[in-house]
Amino acid sequence: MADKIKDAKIVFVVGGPGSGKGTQCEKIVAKYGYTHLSSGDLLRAEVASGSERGKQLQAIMQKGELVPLDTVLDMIKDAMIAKADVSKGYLIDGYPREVKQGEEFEKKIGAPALLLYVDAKAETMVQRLMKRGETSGRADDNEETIKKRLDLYYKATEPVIAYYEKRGIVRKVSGNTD
Ligand SMILES: Nc1ncnc2c1ncn2[C@H]1C[C@H](O)[C@@H](COP(=O)(O)OP(=O)(O)O)O1
Ligand SMILES: [Mg+2]
Repeated sequence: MADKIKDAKIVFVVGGPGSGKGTQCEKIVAKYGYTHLSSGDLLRAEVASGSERGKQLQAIMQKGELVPLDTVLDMIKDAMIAKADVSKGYLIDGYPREVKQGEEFEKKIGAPALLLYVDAKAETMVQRLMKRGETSGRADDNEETIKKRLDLYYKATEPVIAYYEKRGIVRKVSGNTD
């Protein structure tokens, strides 16, 4: 099964919460027809299914913490395999959140061709998430959780960018659409 995605073109999309990863991915999908897989969306779909696992995930996400690595990696892998026959390449949005996630992905699936770093100021990200929280219904779009997500981003995810920068595959894009 996993053979189907062995030689897939993979692009990691990394940026802070509210940086605009999803928006940048939509543009790339429109232009290049890649398959967009958002780790957060996959996790929220599991929550919405009402499963026992979904309940555990919801509790973690509500606190602004990272869900277990194996859970999110398995979900991404399954979603990739499901699209293997029609996919020209994959945009993996919201993964890796920490260097270890990148290492495990490469062991189990393959190496990324590129890491797209969606850059935005902390102030902009917080403003956007607070605004989104008015209508998103997301349990993690509130002031307290946003602060935790941002702290975790700087602590755990920024090192991911440095890690792939050493390999020369990082491309920085602005998360500001205007
Ligand atoms: N790769 C990953 N590893 C662990 N937890 C993850 C994850 N991707 C998402 N999550 C969990 C923790 C996040 O705070 C939450 C929401 O993720 P998200 O939708 O990608 O948020 P955002 O796009 O606002 O950064 O889901
Ligand atoms: Mg997102």
